[in-house]
Amino acid sequence: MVWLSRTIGEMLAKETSFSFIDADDFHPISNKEKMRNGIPLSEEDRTPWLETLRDVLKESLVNRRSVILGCSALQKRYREILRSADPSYVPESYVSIVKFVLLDVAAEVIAARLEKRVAEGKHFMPSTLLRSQLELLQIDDSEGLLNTAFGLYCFEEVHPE
Ligand SMILES: Nc1ncnc2c1ncn2[C@@H]1O[C@H](COP(=O)(O)OP(=O)(O)OP(=O)(O)O)[C@@H](O)[C@H]1O
Ligand SMILES: O=C(O)[C@H](O)[C@@H](O)[C@H](O)[C@H](O)CO
Repeated sequence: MVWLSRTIGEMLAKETSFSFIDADDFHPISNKEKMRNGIPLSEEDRTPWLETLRDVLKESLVNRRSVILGCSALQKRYREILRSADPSYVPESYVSIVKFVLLDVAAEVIAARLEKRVAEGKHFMPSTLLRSQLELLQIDDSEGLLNTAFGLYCFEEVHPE
């Protein structure tokens, strides 16, 4: 399991035999409505959503199916919920069959992409919410996340003009 955007996740899914799951498809309507109205999600909004995703991952594991999940698991404790899909996971050991890949993209690039999609009516979330989400993004060396600049350098390949 890796932590990626839809674009990259779907590309990877094509190259592997894994299925791709987009975490946004698992938000309840209430969460999407909140975000659409520019209101950041609270812990109470996110926890059941993350628990549902954990259960989806657990089911895949039980059925020995590898999946790629595109998910903004911003905080360490959110990622802990996802890691616990692995029944043998010891909390805070960060050793789990659930692996994370951070697509390390500059905030301005993410904002520009989001604004473009909002303008085209292709995204539900106003870009003003992005700041609150990036403020929550918690990254340090302790978890051994695979950090990549992939989000930047494959631009030409993703969008050949
Ligand atoms: N590597 C890339 N190079 C160029 N454009 C990209 C790349 N990755 C994503 N994009 C573009 O950025 C936008 C957002 O990408 P994508 O939908 O994959 O992100 P996401 O993280 O799933 O977004 P969200 O969770 O906000 O819906 C899209 O318009 C996509 O085409
Ligand atoms: O935790 C959250 O605040 C949400 O999951 C968001 O991150 C959105 O779903 C995402 O940014 C839009 O794709």
